[in-house]
Amino acid sequence: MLQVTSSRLRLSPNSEHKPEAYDDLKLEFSPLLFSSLERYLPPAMLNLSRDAKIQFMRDILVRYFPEAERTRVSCFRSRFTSLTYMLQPLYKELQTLDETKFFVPSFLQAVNAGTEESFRNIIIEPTPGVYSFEMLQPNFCEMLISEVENIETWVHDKKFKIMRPNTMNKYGAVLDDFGLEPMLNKLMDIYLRPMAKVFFPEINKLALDSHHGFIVEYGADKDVELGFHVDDSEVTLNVCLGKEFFGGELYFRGVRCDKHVNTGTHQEEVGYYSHIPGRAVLHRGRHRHGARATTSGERLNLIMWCRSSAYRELKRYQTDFSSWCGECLRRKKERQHRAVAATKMVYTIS
Ligand SMILES: O=C(O)CCC(=O)C(=O)O
Ligand SMILES: [Fe+2]
Repeated sequence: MLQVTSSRLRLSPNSEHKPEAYDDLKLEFSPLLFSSLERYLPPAMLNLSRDAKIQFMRDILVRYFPEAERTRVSCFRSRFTSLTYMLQPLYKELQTLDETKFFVPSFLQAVNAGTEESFRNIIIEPTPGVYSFEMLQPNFCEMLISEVENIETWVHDKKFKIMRPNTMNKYGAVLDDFGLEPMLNKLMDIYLRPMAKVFFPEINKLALDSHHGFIVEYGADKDVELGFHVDDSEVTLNVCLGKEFFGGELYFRGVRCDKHVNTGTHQEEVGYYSHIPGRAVLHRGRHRHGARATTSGERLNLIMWCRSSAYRELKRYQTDFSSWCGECLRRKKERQHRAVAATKMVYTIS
């Protein structure tokens, strides 16, 4: 038996290596994933039997994918051959961002002006820290919905298992896996980043540099509601695409840092937002929220979890997040009150 000295994957793929076909496999991961991953195998493993390689790769996938379900490790995924190669898109034009076709004029004007005032002119703030504005044209929403239905049909026909949006949404698709990653990158870079800088000052100078873009689907035979959670994002964009539905309101319960995520909610932190097709909400990922039941009809939303690696790195060295965490702020104020009270006492006695 061949001894494998290193069981670590290569950092970059061996582009000369021709992977085996894994189409006949009925495993929980797409055959495509195995073919792509094979290029990352340690050199000594390439000559092993197909079964040995499958075993090795499956162990890796099982180890990483529960984690990926949560964090959608995008660097890992982007190394894999995109599923796009196999799926014929309905609308190729969705892959290239055409701002006049995608966005409503008011949103475009605000982005072009790029000032705090221009953004404030187009938003409403249904609850503090949640910003809502008209964003997508009806035609674009319809095209995106049809594209998602096209993906669903293809996945169903081919009996593929695709990555679902996250651990809580079991329906919908990760758009980044279907050729829309560059378009969504541009959407984040050019259109969301300036707005995020204005409304979320703590990430002001630190760029949003990656995203997880997906569609969530609700209806009688899909997900119905979404439990209380925080997103794995610094900033979340959530735009309703349609179709027709009742219910599905978002509820918000205050922004919290990791340490305080399970603390109680104060009355002033309770807020609601009702989705309207074409309208977006932008909120911090750490803003605790959930979606009430979509009681009839079908609701599809485009979600982008936008992340900043620099911000995440810096957060590791901080303990006070009172500029955005409601609980850090409450505790800080309490400390200040106590300090003032103590000073007064000392002053009186002396
Ligand atoms: O259903 C919605 O609108 C909310 C979805 C959401 O919060 C999420 O996917 O993180
Ligand atoms: Fe969410």
